[in-house]
Amino acid sequence: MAELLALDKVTAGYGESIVLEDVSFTMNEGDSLALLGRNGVGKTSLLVTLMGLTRLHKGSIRWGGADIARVPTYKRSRSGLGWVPQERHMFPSLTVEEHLTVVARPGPWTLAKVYEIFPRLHERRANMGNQLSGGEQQMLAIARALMTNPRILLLDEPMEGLAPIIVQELVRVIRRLVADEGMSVIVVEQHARLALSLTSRAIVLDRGRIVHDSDSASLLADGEKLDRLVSVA
Ligand SMILES: Nc1ncnc2c1ncn2[C@@H]1O[C@H](COP(=O)(O)OP(=O)(O)OP(=O)(O)O)[C@@H](O)[C@H]1O
Repeated sequence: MAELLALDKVTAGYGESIVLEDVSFTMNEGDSLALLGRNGVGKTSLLVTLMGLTRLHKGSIRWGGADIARVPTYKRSRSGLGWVPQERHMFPSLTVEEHLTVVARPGPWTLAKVYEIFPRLHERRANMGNQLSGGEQQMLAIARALMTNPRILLLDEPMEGLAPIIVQELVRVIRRLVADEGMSVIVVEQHARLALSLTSRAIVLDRGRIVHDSDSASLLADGEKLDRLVSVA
């Protein structure tokens, strides 16, 4: 499989303050990565850095074979980085369907295919963004990213604050994306075991540095180590 993303000794932060240090990893097409760690260790900042919204102090980010250090956010998005931020950013005055069609780009993900994996969005297609439950908003946020036909999905805590039944629905969708559609994903999750069950590889951050990098199954099997790495002691 071809290399998709490669971070080499990335040190980045907000202005002068550094929140990621010496972060290196590579992903190939179709890889799925769980990005884990306690609160405030830099998981969101890593996704934000991929989107070009932090200051890159040192290191390089190669995306699709090219260095993107100087590429602005909108171009990163256009080149296939499908970011689903924690704040879902729905537009109160747009319908579900309008949210999807305004961002559509050519590729395998069409309105019909997105509605097929999110039947609930099809039911709600004429509803406004502010008439949706939290779970429906999260589905729409993921569906909207899929409509851009991304080469990778960056999911920032997709299950946060959602009812168990909605979590189950999202797990089903993410599993399908990874296993059946071969979609490359990075999932940031507080629910570490859930994220590990969805992905093939896991990276754990602590205070902005990678402190663990392995396949997801072996970390899932070592409960003691997992708790040591991610639970709030
Ligand atoms: N916009 C910002 N400006 C300055 N500092 C920030 C900003 N966003 C985050 N930080 C700081 O960067 C560090 C890492 O935060 P980040 O949100 O990336 O961690 P996280 O692992 O995603 O945590 P959480 O699970 O709580 O979302 C924290 O110290 C945080 O206070």
